[in-house]
Amino acid sequence: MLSFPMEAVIGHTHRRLLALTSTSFCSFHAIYPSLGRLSFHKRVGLHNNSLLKRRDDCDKEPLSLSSFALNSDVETSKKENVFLLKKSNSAAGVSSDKIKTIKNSWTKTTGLKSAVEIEEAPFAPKSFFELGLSSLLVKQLEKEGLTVPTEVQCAAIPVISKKHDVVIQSYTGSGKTLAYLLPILSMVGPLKEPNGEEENQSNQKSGIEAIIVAPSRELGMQIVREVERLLGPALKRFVQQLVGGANRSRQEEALKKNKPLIVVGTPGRIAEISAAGKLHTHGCRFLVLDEVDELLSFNYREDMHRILEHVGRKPGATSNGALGPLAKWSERQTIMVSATVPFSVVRAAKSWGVNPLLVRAQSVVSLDSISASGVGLVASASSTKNLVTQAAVGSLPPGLKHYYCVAKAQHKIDTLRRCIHALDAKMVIVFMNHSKPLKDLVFKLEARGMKAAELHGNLSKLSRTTTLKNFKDGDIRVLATNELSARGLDVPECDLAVNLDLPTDSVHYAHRAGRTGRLGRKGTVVTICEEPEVFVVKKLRRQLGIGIQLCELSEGKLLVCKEEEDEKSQSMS
Ligand SMILES: Nc1ncnc2c1ncn2[C@@H]1O[C@H](COP(=O)(O)OP(=O)(O)OP(=O)(O)O)[C@@H](O)[C@H]1O
Repeated sequence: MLSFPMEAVIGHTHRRLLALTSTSFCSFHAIYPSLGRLSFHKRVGLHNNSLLKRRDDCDKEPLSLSSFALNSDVETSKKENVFLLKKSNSAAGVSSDKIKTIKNSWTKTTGLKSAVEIEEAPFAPKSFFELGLSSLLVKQLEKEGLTVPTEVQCAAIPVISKKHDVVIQSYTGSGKTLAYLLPILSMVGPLKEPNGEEENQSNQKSGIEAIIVAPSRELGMQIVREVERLLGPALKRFVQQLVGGANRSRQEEALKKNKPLIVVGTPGRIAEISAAGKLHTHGCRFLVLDEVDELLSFNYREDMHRILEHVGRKPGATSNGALGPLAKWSERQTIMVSATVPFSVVRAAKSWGVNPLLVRAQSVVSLDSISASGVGLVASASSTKNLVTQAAVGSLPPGLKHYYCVAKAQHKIDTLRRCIHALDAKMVIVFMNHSKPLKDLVFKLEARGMKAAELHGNLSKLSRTTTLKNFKDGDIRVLATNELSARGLDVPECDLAVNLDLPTDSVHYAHRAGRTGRLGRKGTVVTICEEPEVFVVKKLRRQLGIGIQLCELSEGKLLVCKEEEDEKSQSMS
């Protein structure tokens, strides 16, 4: 929870009111309609062509859109899209000297929709093959239209392949799932590199080799689908889901019958089946904890304890064994993943793994070199508030646009509706803090002709699955949800995330916001708050180090309001 001194609240609110009544002025932010679905094939093809030209001379630098030789087109389009929107400003009663000019990032005239939409493409100047993945897997990736790894994949794959324990931290939607799945699939199961004698031996071994733990059913199932996609229909039996809410005895039967090599599940169900003696994980080589900071929370404590004690631990081994405390984990490689890595994860990783490394898109460092008083990822151990704050820095895609607008509680839903129209958003995820009001939200949106559905933990597994499918298929425009959908959910076409209730802290803001703008796509995040909550938004802005701009909705447009300079610099400092 964020806590602030009371004088600060009053002071800020007061100033904010004054600012609104006297000095705020708006300029039109021309935000073009979303470009709809984006095909990987189209995009990857584009990168490939450029890649061929540039591979030799760009080994050291990460590629950006401009380095893919698209710079001139983008620049032209930007120049052509400078808007001086006197019309809308005069409508808002704004003097012309204060009108802001805003460049739009794509143009209708270039015809390079998908190219320009990916403003901050996180792709690396390497091919999957160069990362040492098995040829069978690389072929399968190509079949799926995946040929260029993202930066974090480029950093993580070789490190995991060399059997290091790792913490992978990179911003939302940057491809962390494949960053750990690919090296595992390259070493485990039918896509691994054929390797003579060793191959024959391991083929005879049929135990589970990798356990992947995720905090929600949805995320668990999403990871299962990703593995199935890579294995292909004929081999997908090698992965098995063990998520809560599904029929347990069917899961146990499938474990017995299919003898999967990779199991993906939620902590409760994995621990339950393991405790019943139906899941044999002692011989497991990989333990992946996806959204590790969430898995560390109190709710999962007992289940996680069981998983950590049993996966990859030989029966009889103890932490006091002859080989010392590290011996008990030496059989298992522990991979921890999240966009947000608070100090608690660093501490846990050190105790669960052997000399773990922190892998980020641009760097790989030993976690041992990060002390509690280190900088960047980890803040002073004496400041708990800072630890949460620091955890979210660098967790958001750089191209994401953030706005907030102020509305009375009773006008929030209408503001939301107008916001969706103004941005012409096609796929919207709206976050509230509780599940109860979601029904009312859906009802009101539907009454105004906007297709919406609720998604939260109190629904049956079937309704959750159906709703998510409908949303992904584009049959629902607005997904009204709570924290359940904030983590890991990948709906690439989602172009707008809205906070209808304020998130509890910067980490929650980051994960909610990260549902849009995935893998370099355009995305907008709008926080709709009440006047007395504005100081919290400003605090989030400061903690995350991002610009969350004040906006208003007028005449079907989203207008960016210029805040008083001293107010803005104060909240950014
Ligand atoms: N190399 C690649 N080429 C093309 N698409 C990719 C590549 N890597 C990942 N993707 C796609 O990018 C999207 C985002 O990936 P992913 O869900 O792994 O992100 P993430 O970093 O785990 O995000 P979050 O922190 O929100 O969980 C997915 O749709 C995934 O299939």
